[in-house]
Amino acid sequence: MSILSLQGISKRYGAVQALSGVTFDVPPGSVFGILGPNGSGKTTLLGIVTDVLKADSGSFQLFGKPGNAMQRRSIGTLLETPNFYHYLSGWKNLEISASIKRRGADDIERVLKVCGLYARRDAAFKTYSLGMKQRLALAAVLLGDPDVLILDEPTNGLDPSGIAEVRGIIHDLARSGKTIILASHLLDEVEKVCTHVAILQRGQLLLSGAVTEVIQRNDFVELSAADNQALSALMLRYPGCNSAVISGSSVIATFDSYPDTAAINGWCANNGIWLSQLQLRKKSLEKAFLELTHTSNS
Ligand SMILES: Nc1ncnc2c1ncn2[C@@H]1O[C@H](COP(=O)(O)OP(=O)(O)OP(=O)(O)O)[C@@H](O)[C@H]1O
Repeated sequence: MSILSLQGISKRYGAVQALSGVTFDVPPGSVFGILGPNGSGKTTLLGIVTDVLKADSGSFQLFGKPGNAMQRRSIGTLLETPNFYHYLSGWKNLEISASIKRRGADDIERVLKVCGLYARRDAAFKTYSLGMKQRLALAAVLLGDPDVLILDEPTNGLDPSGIAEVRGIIHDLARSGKTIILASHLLDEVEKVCTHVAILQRGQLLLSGAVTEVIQRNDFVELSAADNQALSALMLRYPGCNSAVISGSSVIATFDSYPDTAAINGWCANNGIWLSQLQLRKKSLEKAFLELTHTSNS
């Protein structure tokens, strides 16, 4: 059963079509990245799922059932930085958060430890660094130990060490079995932390699936032999090979599906070409994303 299942979600703000028929499923235990450039509809989508906004059409289910208030209470959401009291300590602020949320009053020590803030629990919020403030926001989300977390741009505005700290917490939460849905426009970030991804552009879903599949679909093979012309011609006859271009001293070959290097090696040898180089090259999610969005623009 999917944790979250979206079917044909559309939303328009006046002349702006923010979401157009978005459909995808979030598997349990995944870290699911909703990725897209600014204005692609990520926040709108999270707003709909958390009942802050209403979709014009389409539907979604949480835990296999139409979303209701009870289910939403079992989800930790961080859509925007909460208004913490500057003169109060981290601990006191969490006491207030727990009473507003009506959950997690006895969970404050744990969430402060998870977010690496326990040592500074009694210091005033205004003395916290930006990274600590964001981790306190995350701590508030974790009150009551929800199984599902929805986070909008959780590393926004942080410096590299702040980003790494938040990423570390997300990794630990994922390892403990939480399902995490997070929106980000940072491709590198999503690649490092997410198991699954949905890519949005101007409200359209371009693609969704496991990050490894999204990247693997774009893997390519770099190979060379004494006669690269002959190698390129041979590779074009290899089943599933859709391009084989000479680049410098190598041939770059791309494929319909994940390339099997052992099979490629065997194919070349059986056809009288002995390879001096054969390497599977991984494209980054960033490269895959840029190609995908470029193709859909053209
Ligand atoms: N309340 C609103 N009124 C009018 N237009 C809106 C409103 N909220 C969002 N939009 C527009 O809808 C589109 C999607 O916005 P949304 O904030 O969901 O995108 P996003 O991917 O989260 O962007 P960002 O990364 O900048 O936060 C944008 O064109 C935005 O300008």
